[in-house]
Amino acid sequence: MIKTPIFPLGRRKPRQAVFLTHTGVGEVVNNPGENSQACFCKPRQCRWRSLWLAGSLVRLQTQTTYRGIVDCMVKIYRHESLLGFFKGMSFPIASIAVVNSVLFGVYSNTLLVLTATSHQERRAQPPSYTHIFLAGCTGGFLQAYCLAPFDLIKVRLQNQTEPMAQPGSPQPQYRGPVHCAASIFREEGYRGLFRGAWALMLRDTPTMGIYFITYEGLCRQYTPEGQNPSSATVLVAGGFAGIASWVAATPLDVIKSRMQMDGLRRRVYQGVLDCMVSSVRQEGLGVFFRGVTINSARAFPVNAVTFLSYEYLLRWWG
Ligand SMILES: CN(C)C(=N)NCCC[C@H](N)C(=O)O
Repeated sequence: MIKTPIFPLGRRKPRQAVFLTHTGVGEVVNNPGENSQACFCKPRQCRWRSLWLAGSLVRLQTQTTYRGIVDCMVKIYRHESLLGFFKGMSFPIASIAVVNSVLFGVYSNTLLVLTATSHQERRAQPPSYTHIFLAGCTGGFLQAYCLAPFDLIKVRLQNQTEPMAQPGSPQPQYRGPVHCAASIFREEGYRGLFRGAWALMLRDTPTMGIYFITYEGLCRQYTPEGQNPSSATVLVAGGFAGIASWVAATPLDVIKSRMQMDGLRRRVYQGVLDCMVSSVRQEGLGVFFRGVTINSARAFPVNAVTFLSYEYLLRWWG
């Protein structure tokens, strides 16, 4: 099952052809069994074939195998069972508290510095949208730095298509989050843990500005002047803020995930721009919207609850 060859910009004939594989990118190898990440045998003969057909949002964005979300989900369920949907989740769950504390802490404190008003005073003296945007961008930039290693590990684990805990099934390259982090550190050093971090910062810096502006704008629209927004308003405004930010973030989310799959020995992209141009050349402009529906559907409930918790915590402790 050979996929479209990717020829990085400016290099039409690479010394060794690089292909999009079931795990994102890979090189031609002599013995596919040695490395299940780079297997190029004929589809009907290959015993790993079924494994290529599994995926998740990350896979939808980094692989060309799937026809869409439904196709992707059906294949994950068939080949990896329900467990396939939870791959790479333990690290993101463990990191949510840290990453959100950095985001909301930096946002609130930057707003405090820019406007010299505390959270309580902000309803009476609402900050300007420029200040909200700048504070959001600052929060997004710093949270991206904390998020980078956790996100990299999530992307690498979610791109492994081997069914979990099945005797006799091929061994995945990474046995879990800690093994994944240790392997990246051993093979690529400290900087390896920050692969794709630039794309992540480019994704999160402006979109967090959009996130907080949308939230504040909607709250102001539906709240009488000087009053705190109701819980229903916070839930709806938070949900739509999540959707707006993810719609804006999806193009760079795709690029970020592809850069994160780019390993040290399997370097495909020269940088963020190269990745963008190569992806558009191979797959058209639609590549930037891969996973936008899933991202948005997930964003509403997640961010509704996030903002409700943020508002309540500030009211109790602020
Ligand atoms: C990259 N973008 C758009 C965002 N991170 N947007 C803000 C939502 C953050 C929230 N933790 C979430 O995962 O939805």
